[in-house]
Amino acid sequence: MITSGGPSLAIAALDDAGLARARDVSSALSLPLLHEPAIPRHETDYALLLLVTDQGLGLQVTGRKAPGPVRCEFVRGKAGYRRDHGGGTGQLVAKAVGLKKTRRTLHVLDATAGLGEDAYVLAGLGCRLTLMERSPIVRALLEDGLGRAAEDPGAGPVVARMTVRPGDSIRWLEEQHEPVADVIYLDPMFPETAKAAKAKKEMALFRELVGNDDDAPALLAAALDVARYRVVVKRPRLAPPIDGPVPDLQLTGKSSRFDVYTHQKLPEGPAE
Ligand SMILES: C[S@@+](CC[C@H](N)C(=O)[O-])C[C@H]1O[C@@H](n2cnc3c(N)ncnc32)[C@H](O)[C@@H]1O
Repeated sequence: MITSGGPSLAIAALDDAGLARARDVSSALSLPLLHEPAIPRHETDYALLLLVTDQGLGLQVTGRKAPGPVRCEFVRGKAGYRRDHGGGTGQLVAKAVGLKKTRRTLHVLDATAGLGEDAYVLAGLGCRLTLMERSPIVRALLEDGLGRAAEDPGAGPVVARMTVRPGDSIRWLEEQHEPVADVIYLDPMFPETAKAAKAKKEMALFRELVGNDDDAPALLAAALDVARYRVVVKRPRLAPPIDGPVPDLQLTGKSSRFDVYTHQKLPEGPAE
């Protein structure tokens, strides 16, 4: 099975306990199910397996030397640590969205949600998030991570502020005629460089699955039409801005940069 020109992908359960869920995922995503539990990763012709394990869904590259599966994880590891010790509204992404300037609860539309890492940071700082992700596979991983996090006392209240809306955000934004969110946040795939190709395994997998997001200029144009206060675009530190208007502000960090397109000043006080 080839996913729209991308890598071949199948669903597999690692043990009998996961088979029922694997069947559901397989029919929801119309992907083949490998029935045998504990498929050896190197004994399949599929490039990727979506594994159902007792720790949730994981996207696994096949092959003898492949690293472990990529999961959407909001409870343990980096996401949980950053939620508790991440630097609050002093973080660059928070400044870019405007959290330092307002005491309002901002509604942010993350129109390129991926595995929801950036959205989770913003939800952890009190924003209400709508997440759009067009890849059904990535969205399945995201929804699985959100589901597991909802059960956790630390992550639960944060993910309660995050709602997934399926579909392509360009098409959806182009159909809107009123502001859809206070801030629209975009993080399309970075242009590929040799260094990036060796970078995070999540990104390498993502690129195989979702492509290069070459339609980012159309996404920016659509977002600019229906953001109430601003559009924020995450870019590699030295990359040019996305084709389109010149950003009003650029906030540059160690590896990435936030290009901010401002429509109007954020209100300072709380909502009346
Ligand atoms: C670089 S990843 C985003 C990572 C994310 N910011 C995070 O923190 O996990 C880009 C994602 O945006 C999605 N995407 C790109 N264009 C999109 C569109 N027009 N509508 C919905 N999703 C889109 C891709 O499928 C991909 O999963």
